[in-house]
Amino acid sequence: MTKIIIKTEKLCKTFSNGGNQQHVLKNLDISLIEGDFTIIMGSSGSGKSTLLYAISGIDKPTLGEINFGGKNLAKLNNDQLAIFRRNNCGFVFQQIYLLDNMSVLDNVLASGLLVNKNKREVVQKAKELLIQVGISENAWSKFPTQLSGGEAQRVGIVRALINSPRILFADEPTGALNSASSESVLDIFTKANQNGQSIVMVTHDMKTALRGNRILYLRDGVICGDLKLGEYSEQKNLERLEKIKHFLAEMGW
Ligand SMILES: Nc1ncnc2c1ncn2[C@@H]1O[C@H](COP(=O)(O)OP(=O)(O)OP(=O)(O)O)[C@@H](O)[C@H]1O
Repeated sequence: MTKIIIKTEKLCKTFSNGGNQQHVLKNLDISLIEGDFTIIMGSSGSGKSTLLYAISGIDKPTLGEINFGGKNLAKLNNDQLAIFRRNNCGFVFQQIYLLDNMSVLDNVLASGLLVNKNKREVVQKAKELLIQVGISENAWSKFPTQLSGGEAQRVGIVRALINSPRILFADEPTGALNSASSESVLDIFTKANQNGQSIVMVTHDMKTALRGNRILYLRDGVICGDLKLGEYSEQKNLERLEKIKHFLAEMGW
């Protein structure tokens, strides 16, 4: 049975830019399904990141409701939103904000210990996750500046997953990586999703979009396309790519 994890009603976001009102999100009614790997696409400036920030509680909507597990995020104050994000959400961005003065392991532990005070459990989980993403023990005491971009992003994903978030939000997570590193990072997202992790990812890239099972297309702050792809499978890549190309062509991408 499908379960809705996030539902927006008439979600609007307006920015005031130099006295001009810019209506970036316009009355969006979206239902996101638990366990889905939802991709958000659309041309530059269409409002993808703004939507991601609103539904993840990073930013507040101007109008409308965002229902997350029975809570209307639009009604929470900044402190309540911070607690909500810490307990429910994981974030991976294009820029990898690891703390430079902390080792790889400590970067992950710092996030984990905010939620779980049992250090032994957090250390064990951090090590398991690091191994799962291919960061071996000899790298755990390294500092972020000693990592490649791909390694740093994999540590960033571990940090995002350490508190077992109900949903993982990613904004162009492979945007700064070469294609080999991108694929290995995307494999981690795929595996997490196959293990039941709900993911919402913004991307410009068709190969990244292949990993999702649903693509929402945003144009001028309105959802104008919703493609269901079924579960990711490497064997069906060509077929999926054709579907996505056709969909994007219809959207005028
Ligand atoms: N904090 C802000 N203050 C004012 N305007 C903003 C702010 N954030 C975003 N905007 C404006 O909202 C519009 C949508 O921005 P957004 O970053 O959501 O688009 P996007 O679809 O993610 O674009 P891109 O693909 O280029 O990253 C842009 O015109 C942007 O300038």
